[in-house]
Amino acid sequence: MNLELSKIITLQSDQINSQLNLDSIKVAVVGIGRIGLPTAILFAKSGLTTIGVDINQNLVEKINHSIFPLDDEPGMKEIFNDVIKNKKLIATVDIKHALSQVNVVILSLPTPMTDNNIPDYSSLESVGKQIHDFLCPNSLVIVESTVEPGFIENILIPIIEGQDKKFEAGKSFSIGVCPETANPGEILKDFKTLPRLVGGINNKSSELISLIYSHVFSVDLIQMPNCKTANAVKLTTNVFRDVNIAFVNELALLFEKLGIDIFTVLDAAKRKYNFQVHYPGSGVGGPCLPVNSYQIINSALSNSLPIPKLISVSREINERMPIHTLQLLKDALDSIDKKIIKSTIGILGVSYKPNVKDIQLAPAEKIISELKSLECNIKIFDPYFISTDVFSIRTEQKIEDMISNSDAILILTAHQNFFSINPEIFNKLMKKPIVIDTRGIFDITELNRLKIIYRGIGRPY
Ligand SMILES: NC(=O)c1ccc[n+]([C@@H]2O[C@H](COP(=O)([O-])OP(=O)(O)OC[C@H]3O[C@@H](n4cnc5c(N)ncnc54)[C@H](O)[C@@H]3O)[C@@H](O)[C@H]2O)c1
Ligand SMILES: CC(=O)N[C@@H]1[C@@H](OP(=O)(O)OP(=O)(O)OC[C@H]2O[C@@H](n3ccc(=O)[nH]c3=O)[C@H](O)[C@@H]2O)O[C@H](CO)[C@@H](O)[C@@H]1O
Repeated sequence: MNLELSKIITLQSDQINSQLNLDSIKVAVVGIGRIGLPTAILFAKSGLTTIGVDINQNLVEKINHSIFPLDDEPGMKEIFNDVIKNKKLIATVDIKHALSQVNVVILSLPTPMTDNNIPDYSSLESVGKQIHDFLCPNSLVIVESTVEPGFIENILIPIIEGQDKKFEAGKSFSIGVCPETANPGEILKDFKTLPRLVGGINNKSSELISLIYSHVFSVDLIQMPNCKTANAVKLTTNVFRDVNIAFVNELALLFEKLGIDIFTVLDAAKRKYNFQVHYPGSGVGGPCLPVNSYQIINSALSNSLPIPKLISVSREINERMPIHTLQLLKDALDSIDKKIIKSTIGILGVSYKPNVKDIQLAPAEKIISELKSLECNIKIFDPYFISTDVFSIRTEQKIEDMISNSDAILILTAHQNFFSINPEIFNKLMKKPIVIDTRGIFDITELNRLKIIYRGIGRPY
């Protein structure tokens, strides 16, 4: 690393820009998964030498052998191949070596939660210790991971500074945040369009982050006064979504009993200019929304403040939807005097959301676990998980194999190609077809005409 760059946090804007244009700023992206790898690819594409760091040796080897692991991210593979070929991106498990080579460190580490819904920042904390040990002085750390307000200021900075005060934030290293907002399955599109939040421990770090991200991404940068405010915005947008989904889930439970089709209601409601439509379903999964709500709740708890009621109740409603799905299944089986215990249940879709290959916190997990406890024979078909082990069940190769001789079908994910399924297949391959539709895939009148026993979340029956 050249001498000038060894003081990157002291450089003026014009000096940073000239270094960026000379492609002489080197970057490490620590955590090269769903978010980190695309980020590393785009940094490398901009011309900056980028080192992807991960603890997953298998992932690192795949990347260094030009094997792109995110096959459900349109447009990303071509760019990946280019930056690997021109050696602008390499991957390693050796964080010590990587940190010795760079002046900018981006953290896109996982922030899951425990089984007790407590946010788990252990990856960030352990890498924080490695940054303390191996960071070059006067470098910049940028946290893209989604964390609760105050985590950077109160937890991560003290870890990096160390009890030995090896570093001092704002003096011998700088830190800020640029929370990731891209949506899995369309990350490249979002990288090109979504504005990004920037927050730093001081104006200089915000300015530095903005210069670097402007060089890599051609999107608006929204300057925040500090890290915690930037992280608060990120959580606000996602928790807004979690709460609004709970709202329509609650309406769905009521409308089922009132003989009202919530999808008809929502199609009309969204015609109103300020109604932002959300849809009911078998639950709210993924690494973002459920965790983000608990991050907000945890930030109140860790400051001995009252627990946010609406957010807590919304979580309860959303977490009850898998159970409601099973209640609809039991009701449909009862209507033909079939007991659920030891029945054969076909699951159509396990991804936590449409058109992605990802089962993190998927509603399917809870539903399948309950079905296992009822000694059901479970068959799964998901176009993103063909003949693979999901929740310790070997998924089917063809949809027909999942449907054949099942007592009931549970549709849990609204993958795009499910909307073109001809429902006559259920009559063809099942004795007394039952379809539990949690995502409004099918037209009720058509299934009734085909004499298929139908239950839909939020739909009359
Ligand atoms: N996936 C999304 O939809 C999404 C969207 C926006 C923001 N985010 C946020 O981005 C962050 C990363 O999420 P993700 O979906 O990319 O997670 P991921 O699990 O796909 O990737 C995380 C990567 O970090 C690696 N890792 C874990 N511990 C490590 C360590 N100590 N050192 C080095 N590497 C380590 C893992 O091996 C994995 O490859 C999270 O905070 C998440 O909330 C995710
Ligand atoms: C950067 C970031 O954090 N991006 C987020 C990411 O979120 P995500 O990947 O977690 O996906 P979501 O779409 O939020 O779905 C989560 C779960 O909620 C269920 N759901 C959804 C909508 C609905 O009306 N009814 C539902 O039941 C769905 O099935 C799934 O289980 O992308 C979204 C854009 O897709 C963004 O808006 C959102 O900020």
